[in-house]
Amino acid sequence: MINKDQLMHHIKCKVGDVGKYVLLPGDPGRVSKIAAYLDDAKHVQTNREYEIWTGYLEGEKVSVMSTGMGGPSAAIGLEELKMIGADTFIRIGTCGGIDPSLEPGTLIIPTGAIRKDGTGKEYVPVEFPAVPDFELVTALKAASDKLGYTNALGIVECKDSYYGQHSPERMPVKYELQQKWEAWKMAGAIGSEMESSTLFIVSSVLRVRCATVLLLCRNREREDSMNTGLVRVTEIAPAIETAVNALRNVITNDKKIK
Ligand SMILES: O=P(O)(O)O[C@H]1O[C@H](CO)[C@@H](O)[C@H]1O
Ligand SMILES: O=c1cc[nH]c(=O)[nH]1
Repeated sequence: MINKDQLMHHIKCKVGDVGKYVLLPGDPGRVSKIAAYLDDAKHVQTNREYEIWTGYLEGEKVSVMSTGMGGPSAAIGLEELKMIGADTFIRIGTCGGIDPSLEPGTLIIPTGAIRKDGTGKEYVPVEFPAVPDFELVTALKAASDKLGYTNALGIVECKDSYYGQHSPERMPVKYELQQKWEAWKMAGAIGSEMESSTLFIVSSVLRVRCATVLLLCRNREREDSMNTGLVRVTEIAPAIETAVNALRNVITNDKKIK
């Protein structure tokens, strides 16, 4: 049991600073943008890659905290948030495409994540699947549909090297990167990003709820197979709105169960 005044080592927050519900973007620059959707949001802390704001949705305390890029910082952030009382997390991120049929701008809601990250392997062996919370996934899908956003559910690759995804040919380990990418494609994976597998594994181990919504910002597979030219979408608001509306419904349902 932690002391109620104890500041967490990395996020520099204590019990009461954050809500039970937390939205988790990767980019610290996205935090205030998301916090603008909360009632009475206030900046709480900034330390390392962790920018933290807290406000309210449906009368419940809700926080927004950036995780930075990659599994190690995401896992540390999630662990420390759990230690001070958070138990429900929605990652709001961006991803690249694997499935050529998906247009940039599509919202991807992972139903599972390929565990290419290193951090999750220091929690539980790779045979254990990285899956999000079913109720949160259902809420995200329903919110995205209701808002009229094009979305796709499926498996995402989560790796540690961004440039291993984008320039595999210049890596000494290219034989593995390229073969695995083709395997994921053949098996029907839809997108590639860097944090969800770690977040899902750490959440399973900590017995907390977690899911993700991602903006598909660019799909090189589509550019290559359909000659579309470069198409990049950067507007993250649909992913934020989807996560916020989903969370509103989760909070409302949680209140009914209490
Ligand atoms: O947009 P965010 O949440 O940072 O997510 C994606 O973007 C970063 C790489 O550009 C990685 O963190 C990846 O997972
Ligand atoms: O292609 C992409 C886009 C965002 N994030 C990634 O990890 N890959």
